[in-house]
Amino acid sequence: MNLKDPSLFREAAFVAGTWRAAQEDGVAVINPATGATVGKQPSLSQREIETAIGAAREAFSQWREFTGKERAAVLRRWAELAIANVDDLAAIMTLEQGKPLNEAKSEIAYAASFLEWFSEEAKRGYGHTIPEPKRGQRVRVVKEPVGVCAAITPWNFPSAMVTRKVAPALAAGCTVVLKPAPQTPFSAMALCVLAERAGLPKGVLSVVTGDAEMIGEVLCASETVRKISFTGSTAVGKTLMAQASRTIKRLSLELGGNAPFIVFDDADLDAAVSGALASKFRNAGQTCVCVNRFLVQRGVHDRFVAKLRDAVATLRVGDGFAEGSTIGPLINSAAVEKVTRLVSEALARGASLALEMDTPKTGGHFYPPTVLTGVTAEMTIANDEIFGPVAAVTCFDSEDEAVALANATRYGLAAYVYTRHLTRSLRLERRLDYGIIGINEAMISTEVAPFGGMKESGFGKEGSFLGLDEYLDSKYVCYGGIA
Ligand SMILES: NC(=O)C1=CN([C@@H]2O[C@H](COP(=O)(O)OP(=O)(O)OC[C@H]3O[C@@H](n4cnc5c(N)ncnc54)[C@H](O)[C@@H]3O)[C@@H](O)[C@H]2O)C=CC1
Ligand SMILES: O=C(O)[C@H](O)CS(=O)(=O)O
Repeated sequence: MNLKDPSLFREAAFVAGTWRAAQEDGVAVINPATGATVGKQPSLSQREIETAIGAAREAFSQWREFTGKERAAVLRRWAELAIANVDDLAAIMTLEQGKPLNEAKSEIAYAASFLEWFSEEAKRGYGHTIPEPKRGQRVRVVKEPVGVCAAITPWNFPSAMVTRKVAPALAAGCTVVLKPAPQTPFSAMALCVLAERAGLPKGVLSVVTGDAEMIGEVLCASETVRKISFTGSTAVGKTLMAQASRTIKRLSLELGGNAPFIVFDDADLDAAVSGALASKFRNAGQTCVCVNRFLVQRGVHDRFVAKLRDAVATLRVGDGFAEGSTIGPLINSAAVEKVTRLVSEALARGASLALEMDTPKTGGHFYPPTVLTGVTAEMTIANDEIFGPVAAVTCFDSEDEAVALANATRYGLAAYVYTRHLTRSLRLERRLDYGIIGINEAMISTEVAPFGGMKESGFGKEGSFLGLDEYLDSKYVCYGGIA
Protein backbone atom coordinates (compact mmCIF):
# COMPACT_ATOMS: atom_id res chain seq x y z
CA MET A 1 0.00 0.00 0.00
CA ASN A 2 1.57 3.26 -1.13
CA LEU A 3 0.25 5.95 1.23
CA LYS A 4 1.64 9.45 1.75
CA ASP A 5 0.87 8.98 5.46
CA PRO A 6 1.14 5.26 6.32
CA SER A 7 0.02 5.99 9.91
CA LEU A 8 -3.54 6.34 8.58
CA PHE A 9 -3.69 2.59 7.93
CA ARG A 10 -4.46 0.95 11.28
CA GLU A 11 -4.87 -2.82 11.70
CA ALA A 12 -6.35 -2.07 15.08
CA ALA A 13 -9.50 -0.99 16.89
CA PHE A 14 -9.81 2.23 18.86
CA VAL A 15 -11.15 1.53 22.33
CA ALA A 16 -11.46 4.24 25.00
CA GLY A 17 -8.69 6.31 23.45
CA THR A 18 -6.18 3.49 22.89
CA TRP A 19 -5.36 1.53 19.72
CA ARG A 20 -5.67 -2.23 20.18
CA ALA A 21 -3.78 -4.06 17.43
CA ALA A 22 -5.17 -7.10 15.64
CA GLN A 23 -3.80 -10.36 17.06
CA GLU A 24 -3.36 -13.77 15.49
CA ASP A 25 -7.17 -14.24 15.62
CA GLY A 26 -7.64 -11.05 13.65
CA VAL A 27 -10.08 -11.24 10.74
CA ALA A 28 -8.66 -10.71 7.24
CA VAL A 29 -9.99 -7.92 5.02
CA ILE A 30 -9.96 -8.94 1.34
CA ASN A 31 -9.53 -6.74 -1.74
CA PRO A 32 -12.68 -7.64 -3.77
CA ALA A 33 -10.92 -6.92 -7.07
CA THR A 34 -7.90 -9.18 -6.52
CA GLY A 35 -8.65 -11.50 -3.59
CA ALA A 36 -5.48 -10.25 -1.87
CA THR A 37 -5.47 -9.69 1.89
CA VAL A 38 -5.46 -5.96 2.64
CA GLY A 39 -4.88 -6.40 6.37
CA LYS A 40 -6.36 -7.77 9.59
CA GLN A 41 -8.89 -6.33 12.03
CA PRO A 42 -9.14 -7.27 15.73
CA SER A 43 -11.84 -9.56 17.09
CA LEU A 44 -12.63 -7.66 20.26
CA SER A 45 -14.08 -9.39 23.29
CA GLN A 46 -17.38 -8.54 24.96
CA ARG A 47 -15.38 -6.98 27.78
CA GLU A 48 -13.61 -4.66 25.33
CA ILE A 49 -16.96 -3.54 23.86
CA GLU A 50 -18.17 -2.83 27.38
CA THR A 51 -14.95 -0.86 28.02
CA ALA A 52 -15.73 1.29 24.99
CA ILE A 53 -19.28 1.89 26.27
CA GLY A 54 -17.96 2.78 29.73
CA ALA A 55 -15.42 5.21 28.26
CA ALA A 56 -18.19 6.83 26.21
CA ARG A 57 -20.25 7.26 29.35
CA GLU A 58 -17.35 8.86 31.23
CA ALA A 59 -16.46 11.11 28.29
CA PHE A 60 -20.09 12.20 27.85
CA SER A 61 -20.08 14.19 31.09
CA GLN A 62 -17.24 16.39 29.76
CA TRP A 63 -18.11 16.42 26.06
CA ARG A 64 -21.67 17.64 26.71
CA GLU A 65 -20.18 20.60 28.62
CA PHE A 66 -18.25 21.72 25.53
CA THR A 67 -20.17 24.57 23.97
CA GLY A 68 -21.66 24.04 20.50
CA LYS A 69 -19.00 26.36 19.22
CA GLU A 70 -16.22 24.31 20.81
CA ARG A 71 -17.59 21.06 19.36
CA ALA A 72 -17.92 22.84 16.00
CA ALA A 73 -14.21 23.66 15.98
CA VAL A 74 -13.27 19.98 16.38
CA LEU A 75 -15.64 18.86 13.62
CA ARG A 76 -14.45 21.60 11.26
CA ARG A 77 -10.82 20.61 11.85
CA TRP A 78 -11.73 16.96 11.23
CA ALA A 79 -13.35 17.93 7.91
CA GLU A 80 -10.24 19.86 6.89
CA LEU A 81 -8.00 16.90 7.75
CA ALA A 82 -10.21 14.51 5.75
CA ILE A 83 -9.94 16.71 2.68
CA ALA A 84 -6.19 17.18 3.18
CA ASN A 85 -5.75 13.37 3.26
CA VAL A 86 -8.23 12.56 0.47
CA ASP A 87 -5.70 10.57 -1.61
CA ASP A 88 -4.77 8.22 1.22
CA LEU A 89 -8.34 7.84 2.48
CA ALA A 90 -9.53 7.06 -1.06
CA ALA A 91 -6.73 4.55 -1.64
CA ILE A 92 -7.62 2.70 1.56
CA MET A 93 -11.28 2.66 0.51
CA THR A 94 -10.60 1.34 -3.00
CA LEU A 95 -8.36 -1.37 -1.58
CA GLU A 96 -10.99 -2.70 0.83
CA GLN A 97 -14.26 -1.85 -0.96
CA GLY A 98 -13.22 -1.88 -4.61
CA LYS A 99 -14.90 1.27 -5.94
CA PRO A 100 -13.00 3.22 -8.62
CA LEU A 101 -10.53 5.71 -7.14
CA ASN A 102 -12.42 8.73 -8.46
CA GLU A 103 -15.61 7.49 -6.80
CA ALA A 104 -13.68 6.92 -3.58
CA LYS A 105 -12.34 10.48 -3.68
CA SER A 106 -15.90 11.75 -4.23
CA GLU A 107 -17.04 9.75 -1.23
CA ILE A 108 -14.34 11.31 0.94
CA ALA A 109 -15.59 14.76 -0.11
CA TYR A 110 -19.16 13.60 0.67
CA ALA A 111 -18.01 12.27 4.05
CA ALA A 112 -16.23 15.53 4.84
CA SER A 113 -19.36 17.48 3.88
CA PHE A 114 -21.22 15.93 6.84
CA LEU A 115 -18.40 16.95 9.18
CA GLU A 116 -18.53 20.48 7.78
CA TRP A 117 -22.35 20.66 7.87
CA PHE A 118 -22.60 19.50 11.47
CA SER A 119 -19.73 21.76 12.54
CA GLU A 120 -22.20 24.49 11.60
CA GLU A 121 -25.28 22.80 13.04
CA ALA A 122 -23.45 22.22 16.37
CA LYS A 123 -24.06 25.90 17.14
CA ARG A 124 -27.80 25.64 16.42
CA GLY A 125 -29.22 23.21 18.97
CA TYR A 126 -31.92 25.78 19.60
CA GLY A 127 -34.69 25.31 22.19
CA HIS A 128 -37.99 27.17 22.44
CA THR A 129 -39.68 29.64 24.75
CA ILE A 130 -43.47 29.12 24.83
CA PRO A 131 -45.91 31.85 25.98
CA GLU A 132 -47.13 30.61 29.38
CA PRO A 133 -50.79 29.43 29.60
CA LYS A 134 -51.15 30.64 33.20
CA ARG A 135 -49.90 33.79 35.00
CA GLY A 136 -46.79 33.21 37.05
CA GLN A 137 -45.48 30.46 34.80
CA ARG A 138 -42.59 30.24 32.38
CA VAL A 139 -42.55 27.50 29.73
CA ARG A 140 -39.33 26.40 28.01
CA VAL A 141 -38.17 23.58 25.79
CA VAL A 142 -34.46 22.83 26.09
CA LYS A 143 -32.53 20.56 23.71
CA GLU A 144 -30.14 18.13 25.36
CA PRO A 145 -27.85 15.42 23.92
CA VAL A 146 -29.31 11.91 24.02
CA GLY A 147 -26.10 10.53 25.57
CA VAL A 148 -24.05 7.47 24.55
CA CYS A 149 -24.93 6.40 21.01
CA ALA A 150 -24.04 3.31 18.97
CA ALA A 151 -23.51 3.56 15.22
CA ILE A 152 -23.41 0.50 12.96
CA THR A 153 -22.38 1.15 9.38
CA PRO A 154 -22.28 -0.75 6.07
CA TRP A 155 -19.51 -1.54 3.58
CA ASN A 156 -20.91 0.28 0.56
CA PHE A 157 -19.96 3.77 1.75
CA PRO A 158 -17.25 3.00 4.31
CA SER A 159 -16.49 6.65 5.10
CA ALA A 160 -19.63 8.68 4.33
CA MET A 161 -21.91 6.43 6.39
CA VAL A 162 -19.52 6.85 9.33
CA THR A 163 -19.51 10.65 9.28
CA ARG A 164 -23.25 10.81 8.41
CA LYS A 165 -23.85 9.26 11.86
CA VAL A 166 -20.88 10.35 13.98
CA ALA A 167 -20.91 14.03 12.94
CA PRO A 168 -24.46 14.86 14.11
CA ALA A 169 -24.00 12.78 17.26
CA LEU A 170 -20.84 14.63 18.27
CA ALA A 171 -22.31 17.99 17.21
CA ALA A 172 -25.25 17.38 19.57
CA GLY A 173 -22.89 16.57 22.46
CA CYS A 174 -23.30 12.79 22.35
CA THR A 175 -20.51 10.23 22.48
CA VAL A 176 -20.29 7.29 20.08
CA VAL A 177 -19.31 3.61 19.89
CA LEU A 178 -18.99 2.85 16.17
CA LYS A 179 -18.99 -0.62 14.62
CA PRO A 180 -17.98 -0.45 10.95
CA ALA A 181 -18.64 -3.27 8.47
CA PRO A 182 -16.13 -6.15 8.68
CA GLN A 183 -15.51 -5.84 4.94
CA THR A 184 -14.31 -2.21 5.24
CA PRO A 185 -12.94 -1.37 8.70
CA PHE A 186 -9.81 0.50 7.61
CA SER A 187 -11.68 3.51 6.23
CA ALA A 188 -13.34 4.01 9.62
CA MET A 189 -10.01 3.58 11.44
CA ALA A 190 -8.30 6.15 9.20
CA LEU A 191 -11.10 8.64 9.93
CA CYS A 192 -10.62 7.89 13.64
CA VAL A 193 -6.89 8.73 13.40
CA LEU A 194 -7.87 12.10 11.93
CA ALA A 195 -10.53 12.65 14.63
CA GLU A 196 -7.80 12.25 17.26
CA ARG A 197 -5.62 14.75 15.38
CA ALA A 198 -8.59 17.15 15.21
CA GLY A 199 -8.67 17.19 19.01
CA LEU A 200 -11.54 14.85 19.80
CA PRO A 201 -11.13 14.00 23.52
CA LYS A 202 -10.41 10.39 24.50
CA GLY A 203 -13.47 8.17 24.92
CA VAL A 204 -15.79 10.43 22.90
CA LEU A 205 -15.44 8.06 19.92
CA SER A 206 -14.50 4.39 19.97
CA VAL A 207 -14.36 2.22 16.83
CA VAL A 208 -14.82 -1.47 17.56
CA THR A 209 -14.49 -4.57 15.37
CA GLY A 210 -15.32 -8.22 15.86
CA ASP A 211 -18.33 -10.50 15.90
CA ALA A 212 -21.21 -8.34 14.64
CA GLU A 213 -23.97 -10.26 16.38
CA MET A 214 -22.18 -10.19 19.74
CA ILE A 215 -21.38 -6.49 19.42
CA GLY A 216 -24.95 -5.72 18.39
CA GLU A 217 -26.35 -7.64 21.34
CA VAL A 218 -24.00 -5.91 23.80
CA LEU A 219 -24.82 -2.46 22.42
CA CYS A 220 -28.57 -3.13 22.40
CA ALA A 221 -28.61 -4.66 25.89
CA SER A 222 -26.62 -1.84 27.45
CA GLU A 223 -28.70 0.61 29.49
CA THR A 224 -25.91 3.15 28.97
CA VAL A 225 -26.42 3.18 25.20
CA ARG A 226 -29.42 5.42 24.61
CA LYS A 227 -29.55 5.36 20.80
CA ILE A 228 -28.73 3.04 17.90
CA SER A 229 -28.11 4.48 14.43
CA PHE A 230 -27.91 1.82 11.72
CA THR A 231 -27.47 1.69 7.95
CA GLY A 232 -27.71 -1.68 6.26
CA SER A 233 -30.17 -4.40 5.38
CA THR A 234 -33.78 -4.30 6.44
CA ALA A 235 -33.35 -7.75 7.99
CA VAL A 236 -30.62 -6.57 10.36
CA GLY A 237 -32.56 -3.37 11.00
CA LYS A 238 -35.48 -5.47 12.25
CA THR A 239 -33.15 -7.47 14.51
CA LEU A 240 -31.68 -4.33 16.04
CA MET A 241 -35.12 -2.75 16.48
CA ALA A 242 -36.31 -5.82 18.39
CA GLN A 243 -33.16 -6.00 20.54
CA ALA A 244 -33.24 -2.24 21.26
CA SER A 245 -36.86 -2.42 22.36
CA ARG A 246 -35.79 -4.11 25.61
CA THR A 247 -34.24 -0.83 26.79
CA ILE A 248 -36.41 1.55 24.71
CA LYS A 249 -33.59 3.16 22.79
CA ARG A 250 -33.88 5.95 20.23
CA LEU A 251 -33.39 4.54 16.71
CA SER A 252 -32.36 5.80 13.28
CA LEU A 253 -32.67 3.12 10.59
CA GLU A 254 -31.48 3.60 6.99
CA LEU A 255 -32.36 0.29 5.40
CA GLY A 256 -32.88 -1.33 2.03
CA GLY A 257 -34.52 0.18 -1.04
CA ASN A 258 -36.28 -0.75 -4.28
CA ALA A 259 -36.15 2.51 -6.24
CA PRO A 260 -38.40 2.94 -9.29
CA PHE A 261 -37.14 5.14 -12.15
CA ILE A 262 -40.22 6.24 -14.09
CA VAL A 263 -39.76 7.63 -17.62
CA PHE A 264 -42.82 9.20 -19.25
CA ASP A 265 -43.42 9.77 -22.96
CA ASP A 266 -42.75 13.51 -22.55
CA ALA A 267 -39.41 13.05 -20.75
CA ASP A 268 -36.10 14.50 -21.94
CA LEU A 269 -34.63 11.11 -22.88
CA ASP A 270 -31.01 12.25 -22.87
CA ALA A 271 -31.43 13.64 -19.36
CA ALA A 272 -33.19 10.44 -18.31
CA VAL A 273 -30.40 8.24 -19.65
CA SER A 274 -27.75 10.41 -18.01
CA GLY A 275 -29.62 10.17 -14.71
CA ALA A 276 -30.11 6.44 -15.17
CA LEU A 277 -26.40 5.85 -15.67
CA ALA A 278 -25.47 7.91 -12.60
CA SER A 279 -28.06 6.42 -10.27
CA LYS A 280 -28.03 2.80 -11.45
CA PHE A 281 -24.30 2.22 -11.83
CA ARG A 282 -22.77 4.35 -9.04
CA ASN A 283 -20.73 2.08 -6.75
CA ALA A 284 -21.44 -0.80 -9.20
CA GLY A 285 -25.12 -0.49 -8.25
CA GLN A 286 -24.39 -1.10 -4.55
CA THR A 287 -26.29 1.78 -3.00
CA CYS A 288 -29.64 1.80 -1.24
CA VAL A 289 -30.85 4.60 -3.52
CA CYS A 290 -29.77 2.97 -6.79
CA VAL A 291 -32.47 2.47 -9.39
CA ASN A 292 -33.86 -1.03 -8.92
CA ARG A 293 -36.68 -0.90 -11.47
CA PHE A 294 -36.90 1.12 -14.70
CA LEU A 295 -40.58 1.80 -15.53
CA VAL A 296 -40.73 3.23 -19.08
CA GLN A 297 -43.87 4.43 -20.83
CA ARG A 298 -44.61 2.51 -24.03
CA GLY A 299 -44.29 5.50 -26.38
CA VAL A 300 -40.58 6.00 -25.58
CA HIS A 301 -39.64 2.52 -24.37
CA ASP A 302 -37.65 1.39 -27.42
CA ARG A 303 -35.83 4.72 -27.82
CA PHE A 304 -34.98 4.85 -24.12
CA VAL A 305 -33.67 1.26 -24.13
CA ALA A 306 -31.54 1.94 -27.21
CA LYS A 307 -30.02 5.06 -25.64
CA LEU A 308 -29.50 3.26 -22.33
CA ARG A 309 -27.73 0.39 -24.08
CA ASP A 310 -25.38 2.82 -25.84
CA ALA A 311 -24.61 4.58 -22.54
CA VAL A 312 -24.03 1.35 -20.61
CA ALA A 313 -21.71 0.18 -23.38
CA THR A 314 -19.31 3.00 -22.44
CA LEU A 315 -18.81 1.60 -18.90
CA ARG A 316 -15.52 -0.11 -18.15
CA VAL A 317 -15.30 -2.88 -15.52
CA GLY A 318 -12.00 -3.23 -13.68
CA ASP A 319 -9.85 -2.82 -10.62
CA GLY A 320 -10.63 0.50 -8.96
CA PHE A 321 -6.99 1.54 -9.33
CA ALA A 322 -6.87 0.80 -13.07
CA GLU A 323 -6.98 3.85 -15.35
CA GLY A 324 -10.41 4.17 -16.95
CA SER A 325 -12.28 1.78 -14.63
CA THR A 326 -15.81 3.04 -14.04
CA ILE A 327 -17.31 -0.10 -12.51
CA GLY A 328 -15.47 -1.87 -9.71
CA PRO A 329 -16.15 -5.30 -8.23
CA LEU A 330 -19.07 -6.27 -6.04
CA ILE A 331 -18.18 -6.63 -2.39
CA ASN A 332 -17.87 -10.43 -2.33
CA SER A 333 -18.73 -13.71 -4.04
CA ALA A 334 -22.10 -13.92 -2.28
CA ALA A 335 -23.09 -10.61 -3.87
CA VAL A 336 -22.13 -11.91 -7.34
CA GLU A 337 -24.08 -15.11 -6.73
CA LYS A 338 -27.16 -13.12 -5.62
CA VAL A 339 -27.16 -10.88 -8.72
CA THR A 340 -26.52 -13.89 -10.97
CA ARG A 341 -29.49 -15.66 -9.40
CA LEU A 342 -31.78 -12.65 -9.92
CA VAL A 343 -30.82 -12.25 -13.59
CA SER A 344 -31.08 -15.98 -14.34
CA GLU A 345 -34.55 -16.17 -12.82
CA ALA A 346 -35.72 -13.11 -14.78
CA LEU A 347 -34.46 -14.59 -18.08
CA ALA A 348 -36.05 -17.93 -17.26
CA ARG A 349 -39.36 -16.15 -16.69
CA GLY A 350 -39.33 -14.28 -20.00
CA ALA A 351 -37.08 -11.23 -19.64
CA SER A 352 -34.73 -10.45 -22.57
CA LEU A 353 -31.00 -9.69 -22.43
CA ALA A 354 -30.58 -6.34 -24.20
CA LEU A 355 -26.90 -5.96 -23.25
CA GLU A 356 -24.24 -7.70 -21.18
CA MET A 357 -20.77 -6.10 -20.99
CA ASP A 358 -17.44 -7.85 -20.48
CA THR A 359 -15.63 -8.29 -17.17
CA PRO A 360 -11.92 -8.85 -16.41
CA LYS A 361 -10.91 -12.50 -16.48
CA THR A 362 -8.38 -11.88 -13.72
CA GLY A 363 -10.55 -13.15 -10.87
CA GLY A 364 -12.21 -10.71 -8.50
CA HIS A 365 -15.91 -10.30 -7.76
CA PHE A 366 -16.77 -8.49 -11.00
CA TYR A 367 -20.28 -8.50 -12.46
CA PRO A 368 -21.00 -7.26 -16.02
CA PRO A 369 -23.16 -4.15 -16.50
CA THR A 370 -26.37 -5.63 -17.88
CA VAL A 371 -29.63 -4.34 -19.39
CA LEU A 372 -32.73 -6.55 -19.17
CA THR A 373 -36.05 -5.75 -20.87
CA GLY A 374 -39.43 -7.39 -20.52
CA VAL A 375 -39.11 -7.47 -16.74
CA THR A 376 -42.42 -7.97 -14.93
CA ALA A 377 -43.55 -7.20 -11.39
CA GLU A 378 -43.79 -10.92 -10.63
CA MET A 379 -40.07 -11.49 -11.11
CA THR A 380 -37.84 -11.57 -8.00
CA ILE A 381 -35.54 -8.95 -9.57
CA ALA A 382 -38.40 -6.45 -9.39
CA ASN A 383 -39.02 -7.11 -5.70
CA ASP A 384 -35.58 -7.69 -4.15
CA GLU A 385 -32.76 -5.13 -3.87
CA ILE A 386 -30.42 -6.03 -6.76
CA PHE A 387 -27.31 -4.30 -5.33
CA GLY A 388 -25.51 -4.83 -8.62
CA PRO A 389 -25.01 -3.19 -12.08
CA VAL A 390 -28.18 -4.58 -13.68
CA ALA A 391 -30.84 -2.36 -15.27
CA ALA A 392 -34.23 -4.12 -15.20
CA VAL A 393 -36.70 -2.44 -17.59
CA THR A 394 -40.49 -2.74 -17.44
CA CYS A 395 -42.92 -1.11 -19.92
CA PHE A 396 -46.12 0.65 -18.79
CA ASP A 397 -49.02 2.49 -20.44
CA SER A 398 -50.76 4.87 -18.01
CA GLU A 399 -49.66 7.09 -15.12
CA ASP A 400 -51.94 5.15 -12.78
CA GLU A 401 -50.24 1.91 -13.82
CA ALA A 402 -46.80 3.44 -13.23
CA VAL A 403 -47.77 4.65 -9.75
CA ALA A 404 -49.24 1.26 -8.85
CA LEU A 405 -46.10 -0.53 -10.03
CA ALA A 406 -43.80 1.97 -8.27
CA ASN A 407 -45.58 1.69 -4.91
CA ALA A 408 -45.96 -2.11 -5.02
CA THR A 409 -43.02 -2.77 -2.67
CA ARG A 410 -42.41 -2.96 1.08
CA TYR A 411 -39.61 -0.43 0.65
CA GLY A 412 -39.94 3.36 0.45
CA LEU A 413 -36.54 5.01 0.25
CA ALA A 414 -35.89 6.71 -3.14
CA ALA A 415 -37.90 7.12 -6.37
CA TYR A 416 -37.09 8.96 -9.61
CA VAL A 417 -39.38 10.51 -12.22
CA TYR A 418 -38.52 11.95 -15.64
CA THR A 419 -41.29 14.06 -17.15
CA ARG A 420 -41.67 17.61 -18.39
CA HIS A 421 -45.31 17.74 -17.34
CA LEU A 422 -45.51 20.11 -14.39
CA THR A 423 -48.84 19.06 -12.93
CA ARG A 424 -47.87 15.39 -13.31
CA SER A 425 -44.71 16.10 -11.29
CA LEU A 426 -46.77 17.71 -8.55
CA ARG A 427 -49.25 14.81 -8.59
CA LEU A 428 -46.46 12.21 -8.32
CA GLU A 429 -44.72 14.11 -5.53
CA ARG A 430 -47.80 13.23 -3.47
CA ARG A 431 -48.70 9.82 -4.97
CA LEU A 432 -45.29 8.12 -4.65
CA ASP A 433 -44.69 6.53 -1.21
CA TYR A 434 -40.99 7.32 -0.87
CA GLY A 435 -38.86 9.36 1.52
CA ILE A 436 -36.74 10.79 -1.30
CA ILE A 437 -38.03 11.68 -4.78
CA GLY A 438 -35.84 12.92 -7.65
CA ILE A 439 -37.79 14.65 -10.40
CA ASN A 440 -35.63 15.02 -13.52
CA GLU A 441 -32.70 14.53 -11.09
CA ALA A 442 -30.96 11.32 -10.10
CA MET A 443 -28.11 12.63 -7.93
CA ILE A 444 -30.14 13.28 -4.81
CA SER A 445 -27.52 12.63 -2.10
CA THR A 446 -26.34 15.76 -0.31
CA GLU A 447 -25.62 16.78 3.26
CA VAL A 448 -28.04 19.70 3.08
CA ALA A 449 -31.17 17.56 2.50
CA PRO A 450 -32.85 15.04 4.83
CA PHE A 451 -31.88 11.50 3.75
CA GLY A 452 -34.24 8.78 4.89
CA GLY A 453 -37.05 6.47 3.91
CA MET A 454 -40.44 5.14 4.96
CA LYS A 455 -42.10 1.72 5.22
CA GLU A 456 -39.43 -1.02 5.49
CA SER A 457 -36.68 1.35 4.35
CA GLY A 458 -36.62 2.61 7.92
CA PHE A 459 -37.09 5.95 9.63
CA GLY A 460 -35.08 8.95 10.82
CA LYS A 461 -33.40 11.65 8.75
CA GLU A 462 -29.65 12.03 8.22
CA GLY A 463 -28.06 15.32 7.18
CA SER A 464 -29.94 18.61 6.72
CA PHE A 465 -31.44 20.91 9.34
CA LEU A 466 -33.31 17.83 10.65
CA GLY A 467 -30.20 15.75 11.34
CA LEU A 468 -29.18 17.18 14.70
CA ASP A 469 -32.57 16.44 16.29
CA GLU A 470 -31.95 12.69 15.85
CA TYR A 471 -29.35 13.05 18.63
CA LEU A 472 -31.19 15.55 20.85
CA ASP A 473 -33.94 15.14 23.43
CA SER A 474 -36.49 17.96 23.89
CA LYS A 475 -36.98 18.62 27.59
CA TYR A 476 -40.06 20.63 28.58
CA VAL A 477 -39.55 22.78 31.69
CA CYS A 478 -42.44 24.60 33.37
CA TYR A 479 -41.74 27.19 36.10
CA GLY A 480 -44.58 28.23 38.39
CA GLY A 481 -45.19 30.65 41.26
CA ILE A 482 -43.41 33.55 39.62
CA ALA A 483 -44.82 36.72 41.19
N1 LIG B 1 -29.29 0.71 3.09
C1 LIG B 1 -28.04 0.62 2.75
O1 LIG B 1 -27.34 1.61 2.50
C2 LIG B 1 -27.42 -0.71 2.68
C3 LIG B 1 -28.19 -1.82 2.44
N2 LIG B 1 -27.60 -3.04 2.38
C4 LIG B 1 -28.42 -4.20 2.08
O2 LIG B 1 -28.03 -5.24 2.96
C5 LIG B 1 -27.67 -6.39 2.19
C6 LIG B 1 -26.62 -7.16 2.90
O3 LIG B 1 -25.46 -6.33 2.99
P1 LIG B 1 -24.63 -6.43 4.28
O4 LIG B 1 -23.40 -5.66 4.33
O5 LIG B 1 -24.52 -7.90 4.59
O6 LIG B 1 -25.60 -5.66 5.24
P2 LIG B 1 -25.84 -6.00 6.75
O7 LIG B 1 -27.09 -5.31 7.09
O8 LIG B 1 -25.70 -7.44 7.00
O9 LIG B 1 -24.58 -5.27 7.49
C7 LIG B 1 -24.59 -3.91 7.74
C8 LIG B 1 -23.84 -3.68 9.06
O10 LIG B 1 -24.56 -4.36 10.08
C9 LIG B 1 -23.68 -5.26 10.79
N3 LIG B 1 -24.47 -6.37 11.28
C10 LIG B 1 -24.88 -7.46 10.61
N4 LIG B 1 -25.62 -8.25 11.42
C11 LIG B 1 -25.67 -7.63 12.63
C12 LIG B 1 -26.27 -7.92 13.90
N5 LIG B 1 -26.99 -9.03 14.09
N6 LIG B 1 -26.12 -7.04 14.92
C13 LIG B 1 -25.39 -5.90 14.74
N7 LIG B 1 -24.79 -5.57 13.57
C14 LIG B 1 -24.94 -6.43 12.54
C15 LIG B 1 -22.64 -5.61 9.76
O11 LIG B 1 -21.47 -6.10 10.38
C16 LIG B 1 -22.43 -4.26 9.09
O12 LIG B 1 -21.62 -3.46 9.91
C17 LIG B 1 -27.19 -5.79 0.87
O13 LIG B 1 -27.23 -6.75 -0.17
C18 LIG B 1 -28.20 -4.69 0.68
O14 LIG B 1 -29.39 -5.25 0.16
C19 LIG B 1 -26.27 -3.24 2.63
C20 LIG B 1 -25.46 -2.13 2.84
C21 LIG B 1 -25.99 -0.79 2.86
O1 LIG C 1 -26.19 3.62 1.97
C1 LIG C 1 -26.23 4.09 0.87
O2 LIG C 1 -26.43 3.47 -0.15
C2 LIG C 1 -26.01 5.57 0.81
O3 LIG C 1 -26.87 6.16 1.75
C3 LIG C 1 -26.30 6.08 -0.55
S1 LIG C 1 -25.83 7.72 -0.72
O4 LIG C 1 -26.11 8.48 0.51
O5 LIG C 1 -24.38 7.74 -0.99
O6 LIG C 1 -26.62 8.16 -1.84
